[in-house]
Amino acid sequence: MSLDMGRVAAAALLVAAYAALCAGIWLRERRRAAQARTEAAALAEARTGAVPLLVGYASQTGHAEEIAHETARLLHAAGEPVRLAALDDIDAALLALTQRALFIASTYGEGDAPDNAAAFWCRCQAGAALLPHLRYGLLALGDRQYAHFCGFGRALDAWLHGAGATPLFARIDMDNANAGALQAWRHQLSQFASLTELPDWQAPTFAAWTLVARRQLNPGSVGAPVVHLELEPPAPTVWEPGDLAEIRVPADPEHPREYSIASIARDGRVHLLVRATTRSDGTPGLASGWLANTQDKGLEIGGAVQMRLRAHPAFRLEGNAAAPIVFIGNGTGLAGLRSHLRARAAAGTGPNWLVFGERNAAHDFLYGDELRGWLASGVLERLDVAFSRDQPQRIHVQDRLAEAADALRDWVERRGAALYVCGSLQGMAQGVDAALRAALGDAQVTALARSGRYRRDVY
Ligand SMILES: Cc1cc2nc3c(=O)[nH]c(=O)nc-3n(C[C@H](O)[C@H](O)[C@H](O)COP(=O)(O)O)c2cc1C
Repeated sequence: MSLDMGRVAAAALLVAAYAALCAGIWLRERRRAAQARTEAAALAEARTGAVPLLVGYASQTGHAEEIAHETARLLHAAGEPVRLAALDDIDAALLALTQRALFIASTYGEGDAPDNAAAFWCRCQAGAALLPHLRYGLLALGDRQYAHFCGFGRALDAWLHGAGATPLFARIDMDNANAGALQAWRHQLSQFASLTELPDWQAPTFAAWTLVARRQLNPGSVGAPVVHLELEPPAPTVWEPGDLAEIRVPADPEHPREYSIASIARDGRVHLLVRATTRSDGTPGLASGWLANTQDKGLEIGGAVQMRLRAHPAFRLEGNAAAPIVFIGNGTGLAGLRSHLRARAAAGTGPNWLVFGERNAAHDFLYGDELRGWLASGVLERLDVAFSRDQPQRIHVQDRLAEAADALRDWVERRGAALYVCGSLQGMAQGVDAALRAALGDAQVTALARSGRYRRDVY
């Protein structure tokens, strides 16, 4: 065999080995996903003979949902009949039946309910409930940096109180991913279920990922630098489009930061889109300054990042895989949309319409070549851009949606499209929501959200 032939054979062997490795991971993850689905179905089903303990969650980015799953899993494993449900799936009839409930509720907007509890909360406000038979425990998730700390959890607590329900223990307020609060919750669970020994809580595990590439996507921008990062896992890892990465930064390890993943598992690397923010005193943001290396002792190429990936069911494809999708976002919100678009480009699914907003086309067209390429190749059937500062009057994505109201109705009503929104809540997502309601009507937008055809990853 010549040297070249030897090389070719060695390369072929390597490719085959890599393909086998990928297939192995894929099969393992598929089995794991199937098992998780079976477990979730079992937990969602009321067991015969006993009124199950209700574990209800209100969650936007999946944190409360993850704790609810773990809570239900532990109680289920300890022999408690459990029913697990998002608050929106809990109605008056179920509450009337339920004698014991545990609620895990995060807060969004300005003290508001997350999207998957909005309909439930509307129903709560509409009529007085009588729940003297109900005893409940409540874990409220929030962040003290917001004015209305744990606002929704507190409001839910007050509403349950008002309805005559009895707290089993004082509400636990959890600031960020505070370990003490989780410990207190675990303690209450063991008391509550009269268990001396609860099975182990599966705490999230962080691993050391390696930064292998970084480049600024908006040189010359009037805004803060936006960097594209590529991180390699210590061992092959899979995730779904829409999922999130949680990062512990050296200067503030107690408060992990969340980023939408901008790539797909097939890329082999997690891509992140990070804006290097500046604090009010002019110093670089603790996490973004480190990741973008705009500060002293920033993260170098080859450096380690403590990271874990988190499922974000609210922003996954779920039932929308075969549907046309309108993706809407601004700034670094493009990250969560790009993971979906890369997946749809790879799978050949569509049609896809992207509405993207930034400041100036000349400097801020993030992933511009890729997006224009997708438009040329048909991955994107339509691309609308709103560069707010390219003309005297400001234009944003919500304005583009208002202009395209007829097309939007056609995509949603005739073609059955789903809507995915990613980016800032203030300004963008609120404005987009208003534009959608103006174009499609309140009732239709609410129904789309309820049925999982309107999904948001907003921050
Ligand atoms: C856009 C946005 C708005 C938020 N608003 C509040 C708030 O008003 N009060 C609060 O305590 N926490 C607020 N938070 C923090 C979340 O409640 C907290 O991160 C929580 O852990 C998220 O849980 P989840 O992943 O289950 O949605 C907000 C977070 C985001 C991203």
